[in-house]
Amino acid sequence: MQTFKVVVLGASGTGKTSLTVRFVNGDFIETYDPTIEDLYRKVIETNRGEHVMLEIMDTSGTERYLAMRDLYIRNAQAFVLVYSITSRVSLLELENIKNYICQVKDRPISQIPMVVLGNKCDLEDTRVVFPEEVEALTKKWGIEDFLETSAKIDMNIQSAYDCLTLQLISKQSFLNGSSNGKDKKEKKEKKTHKKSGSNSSSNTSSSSLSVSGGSNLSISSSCSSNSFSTLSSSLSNSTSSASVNNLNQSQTNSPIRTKSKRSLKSAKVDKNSKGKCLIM
Ligand SMILES: Nc1nc2c(ncn2[C@@H]2O[C@H](COP(=O)(O)OP(=O)(O)OP(=O)(O)O)[C@@H](O)[C@H]2O)c(=O)[nH]1
Repeated sequence: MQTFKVVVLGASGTGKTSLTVRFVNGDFIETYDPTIEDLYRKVIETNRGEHVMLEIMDTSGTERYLAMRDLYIRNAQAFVLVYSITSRVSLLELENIKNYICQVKDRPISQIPMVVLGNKCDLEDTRVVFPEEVEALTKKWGIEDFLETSAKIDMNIQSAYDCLTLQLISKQSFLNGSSNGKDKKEKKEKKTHKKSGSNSSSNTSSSSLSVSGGSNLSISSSCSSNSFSTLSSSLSNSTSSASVNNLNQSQTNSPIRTKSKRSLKSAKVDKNSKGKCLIM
């Protein structure tokens, strides 16, 4: 079965976790528990009867864990960008995120599967962002799909992932191929290493994450063909110490929480609740 890696990004409190949990488990989380990182899995079925696995990385919206973002983006094939219709700032933040993704991927946005979600659309009374303006904005940015969603009332979440899966399939040649000379050069180098029997780490499928203490959290990675699962286990092994190392500088007494209790959830293929996506 084909697996696609998806990352959910956006400002803190916009509902990234709630949307992901609703999509994967069908539940709604009322309480707010800031995320560090969490990995979910869900199998969905296309209308051709093919099953694809989505590995969804739910990320932190807080600045403290920005260093991890680079790693997630590098390894992902598709992106869910979330803002809240009750926060203009959260919409503005998406422009930076979108630019950053293009920079890290070194590809034009047209080659990157991406959806923009305006979450909390059940909160009409406190709405400050209107769909017309976001539609114009996302068009200007070159993003095909924009939907308003609600994790609370389960609105448009399945549709959002259907759109993303369609993009993933239609842009697959970009995901597998390379659009720049740098990738080609790296592949060539890897081939040369293989031929000469080199045991270099770039040949392995492992991800290594090294975290150093000090005033800055520094993360270096080698993830040539790793999966989020490897990444997640690296992170769950090192996140606590990473976070504690980082926190030790300023917030020694603050407890650090991860939501790893929900990590690596696999949704069973439920014949009745599978996502359908239309492939032309
Ligand atoms: N009314 C309403 N509340 C929502 C919705 N989605 C999420 N919330 C609430 O918003 C709060 C934050 O939700 P989270 O899903 O934790 O937000 P997040 O983006 O993952 O936050 P970080 O982990 O800090 O990045 C929680 O109290 C949720 O119950 C929604 O669609 N409607």
